[in-house]
Amino acid sequence: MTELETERAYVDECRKGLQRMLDGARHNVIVGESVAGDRYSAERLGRHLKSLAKELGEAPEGPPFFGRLDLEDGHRHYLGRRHISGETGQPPVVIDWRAPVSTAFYRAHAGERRGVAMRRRYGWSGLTLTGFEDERLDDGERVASRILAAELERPRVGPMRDIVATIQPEQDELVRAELEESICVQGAPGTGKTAVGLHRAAYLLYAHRQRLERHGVLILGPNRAFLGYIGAVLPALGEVDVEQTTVDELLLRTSVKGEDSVEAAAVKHDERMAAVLRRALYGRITKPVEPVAVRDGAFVWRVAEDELRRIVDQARRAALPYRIGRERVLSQTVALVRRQAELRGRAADAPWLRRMTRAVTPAVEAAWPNVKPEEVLAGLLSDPAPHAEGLLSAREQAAITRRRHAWTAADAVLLDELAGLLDHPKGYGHVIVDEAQDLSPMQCRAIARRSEYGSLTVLGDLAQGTTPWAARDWAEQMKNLGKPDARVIALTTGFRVPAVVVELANRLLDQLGVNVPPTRSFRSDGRLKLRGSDEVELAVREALEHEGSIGVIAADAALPALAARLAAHGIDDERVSVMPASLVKGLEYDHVVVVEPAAVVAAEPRGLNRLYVALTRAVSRLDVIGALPVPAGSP
Ligand SMILES: Nc1ncnc2c1ncn2[C@@H]1O[C@H](COP(=O)(O)OP(=O)(O)OP(=O)(O)O)[C@@H](O)[C@H]1O
Repeated sequence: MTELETERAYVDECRKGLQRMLDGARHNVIVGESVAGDRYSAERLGRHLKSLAKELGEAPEGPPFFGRLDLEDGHRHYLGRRHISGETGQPPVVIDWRAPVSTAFYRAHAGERRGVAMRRRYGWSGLTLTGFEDERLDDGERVASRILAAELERPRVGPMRDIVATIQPEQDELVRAELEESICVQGAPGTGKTAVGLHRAAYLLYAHRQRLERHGVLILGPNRAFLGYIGAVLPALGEVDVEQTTVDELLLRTSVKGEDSVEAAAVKHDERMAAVLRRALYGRITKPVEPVAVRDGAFVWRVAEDELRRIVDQARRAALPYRIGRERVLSQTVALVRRQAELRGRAADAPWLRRMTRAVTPAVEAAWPNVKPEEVLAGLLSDPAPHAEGLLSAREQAAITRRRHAWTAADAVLLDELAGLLDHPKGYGHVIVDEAQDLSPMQCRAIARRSEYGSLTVLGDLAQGTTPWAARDWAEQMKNLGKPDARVIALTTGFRVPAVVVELANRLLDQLGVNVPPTRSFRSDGRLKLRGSDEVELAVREALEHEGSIGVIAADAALPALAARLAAHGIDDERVSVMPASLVKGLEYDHVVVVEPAAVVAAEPRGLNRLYVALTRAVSRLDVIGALPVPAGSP
């Protein structure tokens, strides 16, 4: 048998192993239903076994392994997307890529062998094993991996795929960072930040399954298109219980129908609003000016106004969430009534307590009213002055003043802040935030509230900041996110964008006003063409001669005319996406055509950053139509 045949025989071994696991899981469902002692445990066990059987049965069929490690001690491990058990009493046939032994596969090199003699990577065509390449670490041989190069250069079709077979050492360190540690990844375009974030989610769920199943893992992306693009990666890795959403959707309490002026939005997203909102909410609490008198049969129980005042003051000082503070005032007031009643020999049973609670509620309500975020915010926006004094300028106050309210996207963030002052929101065990440079301080606070007892993986690129409030410094942003001590790590090797395109993008970098290291491209292939304004159709036609996806990117306002122009020239192919510059963040296309960069730049205050994003979407080829706003020395 040739070596390849031996490996193919091992593939059959894996399929048998998978079938064994599936049969075993199904058998356990049947047995499990009859062995559990009581109904509750029977149900729980049954559900667990069924979901295991379902997971195994429904797992997308892919290559069972992607790599092999031959250790110096003679052990050999096959690594795959999921574990495959061996026969009873035998070691596993395939080890999960997240298991501790797999670390050596990703990180060992001749200088630090980690007990590895040889690393083998496999090439597949669908489910057929087509070849492998070996890298011997004990004789210091280094091979430039053809399999990695092929993976990076393959034409992009459909959504994002996992990178388990080719995770790079610097990426692996981030994927496997401790759960307790919050990290911030400053990643230049195409360095794999998003991939790292998704694989980190899968890794953490594997390493800390119980804890994270209880508290949950949340992934936040910039928009729906992006979530659609990354949505299939975690299920392919066997993880389906991860919430993936956008910051806007996470915070949405009411429907957003209104729109803010640029100035109003800037004020509402400013950190000072946190203090303004706190004042507006706690301004609802008033000093009790009357004693509480409660009639109880022949008795009247009294709580003097200074006693009620003391209770209210103490609850305020305890800095509890507003609703819990109110509960405390209520229960302490009832306790005073109860003490008087008991002194008179009255038994305080549950119905009596309920009656007394009802009786004192109006007095407590007058001092510490029950409120909804919406009514507090409506009150604040109709007349900010009493709460904004000394915090917002008169001009800023005027910018946010509005008598009638259709809630805006920025209002949703403020409502969430108020809701967070009223009650603690649901927290997560781990939150992964992508494109985090674009978050406003108030959005950061909303995420911090949800990860107070958990940790964060923050991914972003300061150079790709396009919102008016985009961060220019990670230390500041991590403070806003509630993790000021987080480690900031830079990834600079780009796996998407070819060197010629990276060079062009790096030239814009100097003008973006942020301090980030330039990207180095892993790829020397690819091409860049600068063309005249009349060559859009020609560029798209040429692009269609190659395999893969084509993104035609233009300023948002130019889109309808551009789409009409392409249609008029008979260009209608499902591989071509005509995209507004504002929606391409995080996406990639084999061939990118950026139409009139000057218009992209002119469209918004951070237009240059927007252009930087657009140019760096290209996997293989980039056409720029029209003049580029880069300094002298341009090609
Ligand atoms: N180790 C790797 N092996 C194979 N492909 C990789 C690897 N790392 C990254 N890639 C590929 O490079 C491309 C860029 O990755 P990703 O989108 O995660 O980068 P990013 O840093 O989030 O980019 P951007 O900020 O520009 O949106 C993707 O196609 C991804 O699959």
